[in-house]
Amino acid sequence: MISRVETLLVDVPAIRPHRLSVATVNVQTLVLVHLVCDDGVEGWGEATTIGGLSYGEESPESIKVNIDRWMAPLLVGHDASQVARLMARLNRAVRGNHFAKCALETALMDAQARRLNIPLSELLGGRLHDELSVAWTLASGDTEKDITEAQSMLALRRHRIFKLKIGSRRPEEDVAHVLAVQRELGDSVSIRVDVNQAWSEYEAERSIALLEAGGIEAVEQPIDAANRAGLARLAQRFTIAIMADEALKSPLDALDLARGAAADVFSVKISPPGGLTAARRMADIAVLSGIALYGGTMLEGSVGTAASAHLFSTFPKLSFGSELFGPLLLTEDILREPLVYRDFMLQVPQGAGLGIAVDEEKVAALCRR
Ligand SMILES: O=C(O)C[C@H]1C=CC(=O)O1
Ligand SMILES: [Mn+2]
Repeated sequence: MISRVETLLVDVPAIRPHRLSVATVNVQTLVLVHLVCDDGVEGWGEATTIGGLSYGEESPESIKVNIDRWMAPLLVGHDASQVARLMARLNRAVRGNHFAKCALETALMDAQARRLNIPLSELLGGRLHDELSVAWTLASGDTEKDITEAQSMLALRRHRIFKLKIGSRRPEEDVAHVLAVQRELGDSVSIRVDVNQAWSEYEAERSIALLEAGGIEAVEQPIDAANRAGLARLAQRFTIAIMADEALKSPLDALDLARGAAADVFSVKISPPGGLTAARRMADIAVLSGIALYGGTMLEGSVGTAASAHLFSTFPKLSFGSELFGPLLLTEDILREPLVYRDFMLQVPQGAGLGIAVDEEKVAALCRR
């Protein structure tokens, strides 16, 4: 039986400002869910947003208050082992609030997998990979700084896939910035860009032509998420991979994008669709439709990153790798043993549940009061 559902807000400064077209992240707020059951089993979940409300419709504070006031009371006192039934109960009573639901589902699944003494990946269809390649996002806002940062990541053997955040400057300046980084880093790395919806379709047509000619590998969400027909036109027009991110908020979005041939790659994240099960459905639709997969992030800390890693480890093929670098962007970790990044890969934790141990004293010390 579920005894308690606690939510904690933990503010962690980033190692440097992280500039997206929609917001600059200086501090990331982790919303942690701590589930306590009367058989002594506990579970952890996490949700993060990007720049408060500037990326999506939930903020850390809305996630906390909506769980505390509306969702936790629907769970407390019920059988903790019936995860699907509990999520169905939540979904009947609560509309939207996908990030909050993701944090809760993660905590429920972590607890249940611990109870069964299996890694979470085994509740999600079964693990196929023990490590995942990890991209790093260059988003300092300065070309020289980005190049130096990428070179140090290569020297550390941490990342050789780089995603450049663009869309806040004029398109010509952004393209020049991307091609300058590409020239400096050479052919041994993969370079992608994420525009976070900033371009009009016309700007996208002009800019993508230049990026394609320059050998860039993929363009993530170049135009407004609502413009699916436009995304389909870009995917048909260019050979460079067009990746859907913000356009992909549910399995139904995935079905619609697949039917409309609107993307070559799906960036699958666990929070936007409302949790691991829904994210798994989006990935299944991609696999069935011949759309490639990329493991996305909402810049989660270690709990959300571990949960994502368990899910992505079950995908038959992660052709574009993952961007599960969230914990590396933060100045503090809340685990007793940090996740292991080695030889350009993240090791998927092996232990029961999420396979991590949260340092509760550290969480208590960092927690917002
Ligand atoms: O993909 C996004 O739009 C959000 C996030 C992921 C990596 C990063 O730097 O920002
Ligand atoms: Mn993106």
